[in-house]
Amino acid sequence: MATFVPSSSSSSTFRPTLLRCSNERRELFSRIAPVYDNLNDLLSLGQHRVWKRMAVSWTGVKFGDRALDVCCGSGDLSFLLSDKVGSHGKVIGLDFSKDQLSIASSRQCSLSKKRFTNIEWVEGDALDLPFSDGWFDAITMGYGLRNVVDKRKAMQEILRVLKAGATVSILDFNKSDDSLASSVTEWMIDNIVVPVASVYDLSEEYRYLKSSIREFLTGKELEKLALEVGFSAAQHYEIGGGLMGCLVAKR
Ligand SMILES: C/C(=C\Cc1cc(O)c2ccccc2c1O)CCC[C@H](C)CCC[C@H](C)CCCC(C)C
Ligand SMILES: C[S@@+](CC[C@H](N)C(=O)[O-])C[C@H]1O[C@@H](n2cnc3c(N)ncnc32)[C@H](O)[C@@H]1O
Repeated sequence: MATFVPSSSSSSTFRPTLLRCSNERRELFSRIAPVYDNLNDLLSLGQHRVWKRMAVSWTGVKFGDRALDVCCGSGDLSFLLSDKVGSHGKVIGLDFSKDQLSIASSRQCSLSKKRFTNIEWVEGDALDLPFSDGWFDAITMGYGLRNVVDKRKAMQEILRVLKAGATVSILDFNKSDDSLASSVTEWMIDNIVVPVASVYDLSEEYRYLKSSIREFLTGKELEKLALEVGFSAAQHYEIGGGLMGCLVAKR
């Protein structure tokens, strides 16, 4: 299925292009980086913060743990993990967009001098995680799995770097089996999300949300994928009135 985004960083020279490769996706996330946080707050009426808290709590992360936030973007989940692991723990926020990481890093400085010093930002690929096997006690991934070009490989990498018995929590839009629920999500994207994004000249970037959800996996398919790659247990929870979902999988 074709997914269209601008091929150049200048929206005035927009040319529809297939969004197949990682580079194009990285460029998209770099372009939206300056407005990403504000639009998430506005479009979800602040609810994304509740969903992110739920995702972190489902990992079972605790004081002193080593935690990884894959596809960390501007760092929301990393900051929540940081508070949980405390001064004896460590959080790595990994993303392949320099622009997203630079916003994460400036938020780290501005939010607090003392808190969040346990976070390190790493520029890297979710499909080739630069960490040893069994390194992390907990992993989060917020709105990341839907955006990687190879979802199975991303799950395999997460499994590899998790300790035995540890948990990953993967928050994303819920691709529903129910056609009414899917229509509601698509209606919101067409009639609220894209028009709001167009104010910032980012309509095509946010239109991509719709096709990426269509190409995503349902909750049951996500559970199946997790078990196939080797997780010992997997449960998908629908949250936010069924608009969002969280896959919780244990190594
Ligand atoms: C958290 C949100 C978006 C994250 C996001 C994820 C992506 O993969 C992107 C890709 C490309 C561009 C942008 C993004 C991106 O921003 C915001 C989601 C907002 C919802 C679409 C709308 C929510 C509407 C309701 C007000 C929520 C209330 C639910 C209620 C509890 C039933
Ligand atoms: C929608 S944002 C989510 C950001 C953040 N986790 C949140 O919940 O707000 C998706 C992020 O995934 C990153 N990403 C997508 N594919 C990636 C990959 N293969 N490796 C690393 N980061 C990736 C993008 O750069 C972007 O910052």
